This record gives sequence, C-alpha cells and structure tokens, in this order.
Amino acid sequence: MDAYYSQPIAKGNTYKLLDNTADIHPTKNSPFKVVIVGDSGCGKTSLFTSYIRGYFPTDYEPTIFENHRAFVQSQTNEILTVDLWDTAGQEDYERIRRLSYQDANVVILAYSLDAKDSLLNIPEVWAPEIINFCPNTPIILAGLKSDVAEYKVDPYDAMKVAQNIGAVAHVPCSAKQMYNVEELFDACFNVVYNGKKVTPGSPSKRTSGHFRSHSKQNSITKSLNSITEGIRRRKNVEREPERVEESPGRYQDDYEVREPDFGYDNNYTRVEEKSGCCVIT
Ligand SMILES: Nc1nc2c(ncn2[C@@H]2O[C@H](COP(=O)(O)OP(=O)(O)OP(=O)(O)O)[C@@H](O)[C@H]2O)c(=O)[nH]1
Repeated sequence: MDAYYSQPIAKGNTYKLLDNTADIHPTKNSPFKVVIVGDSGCGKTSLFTSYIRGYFPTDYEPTIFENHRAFVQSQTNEILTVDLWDTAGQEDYERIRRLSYQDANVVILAYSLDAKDSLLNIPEVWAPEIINFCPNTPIILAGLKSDVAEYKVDPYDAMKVAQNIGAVAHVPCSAKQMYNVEELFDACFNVVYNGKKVTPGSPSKRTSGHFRSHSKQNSITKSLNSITEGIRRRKNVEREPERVEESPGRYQDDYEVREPDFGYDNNYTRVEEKSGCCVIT
C-alpha cells in the first residue's frame, strides 16, 4: 500500500468507528465532512456502507444524494463527529452533487480499478469540478474494487494522476473485501489532524479553514434531502402512476436547484494552499 501513497498521511493516528452512539452528544463537536465523488457505479456507496455498517451491499441502486453520520474515536480517546456525503456519479444529478462540496473537509475522489474510463475522468471531469467548487479542500484519490481479478487500470498510472491533480494520497481499496477501507478513512482524518489533538469546540477557533458551522451544514443537508426526496417521489410517479393520489406534477416545481456561487471562476487553475494539503498544477 505504501507504494501508492504520494504522501505518507495514513501513518498518523488510527480512528475507531463507534458502534454505540447512545452516550455521544454530537453538538459538542463540529462535524468533519467527507464528500465522495467519482463515476457512476465505481463503488462509492458500497465503500461508505462497508465502512459504516461493516458489510458489503449486494444491491446496486444509483445514488442521488445520501448523508450518513458516524462517530470515531482517536487513539487518545477524543471523539470526532463525521458526516459522510455520498453523491451521484450520474450526470442527471450534477447540480445536486455540486451543492455537496460546500464546506467539505476532505473529498474522496474515487475511480474503479476495473474501469479505465473512471480514471480518465479524474483529470477530465472530477478534479476540475472539485477545484471549481472547493479549491482548498484536500483530495484523496481512492482506487475502488481492488479485489477484481483483472485490473483495467495500472496503479502506477493512477499514482501519476494523483500527483498531477494534487491529491494528498492515493489509496487502492476494496469494499467487498474490506481491504484498506479503514485506512482510507484514517487518511481522511489525518489529512487534517495528523499529529494534532482532536478537540471539540467552536469552529471559528480552528485555523485549518476546513471547519464550518454545524447549523449551516444541517441546513444544506436538509435542503439536499428534500431535493432528493422530491426526485425520488417524481421517479415513483413516473414508474407507478396508479399509486399517486395527488397531482402527478406537484413535485416538478417544488424545489429549485441553484448553481452555487462560491465566487470562484470556472477554469481549472493552479491552486496552492499554504498548508500544503492541496496543490494543483
Ligand atoms: N468487486 C467489487 N465490486 C464492487 C465493490 N464496490 C462496489 N462494487 C459493485 O459495483 C457496483 C456499483 O456500486 P455502488 O457502490 O452502488 O457504486 P456508486 O459509485 O455508488 O454508483 P452511483 O450511485 O451510480 O454513483 C455494485 O454492483 C457493487 O456491488 C468492490 O469493492 N468490489
């Protein structure tokens, strides 16, 4: 695994996912936001499921938007609230996905080791989108489905891509075999915390620039959930019109997805962050 890292960030702390969340009070912590993006079908949802739930899902259902909350404990017993944002790889949901980038602490940029196009799309599609919408957010490139018998992607080509897009790490992993899954998420936390104490407290006291207000995140999540619900309901209307009692058109205009205006231009430009987390050339 080490050979595929551009920087040895995963050598920092390890974080244990907590099963029993009954005694945890999330308001004490600012959530740590991890967003995953990548081609449709490359394995993003399965990765999150295998990390949070500990099993590999057998059904495939294209994601529109999903949000999961988890709690992890560092080796020094500090608890971190983690929000995992699963996005749609499908072009149809591009506008929703773009809203997910806001205030991300880390972006996992995923490709599948059994789909060459999914790697080609990293510099063509995904990296420019991330740079556009969250230019200062560290990127971790994740090569999913590392269990497949035949790789369509040379891991060393992927390593080059990782360096070219300024990813802080490249992690090949398998949700199916639970290979490197925990290491990938440890890497996410270590990008920000490496060696630093995880302390609950006011987001404004943070200096990394990657912590934002809890309430703002909650309102983004609520609005994305309602958009997603609207889409799901409209899809059901299309698929099963006989079960709809009210006007079938009622969900068509019940939300408006606006392109976020974060004040960045649309070009794929060189972005350097002082912390050295994200350097794009
Ligand atoms: N062999 C293998 N197959 C996997 C792995 N992870 C996911 N898959 C399969 O890949 C397909 C797509 O997986 P998803 O996790 O739904 O993919 P996704 O990237 O979330 O797809 P979208 O929601 O369309 O963006 C499913 O049939 C999974 O069973 C893995 O680690 N190994």
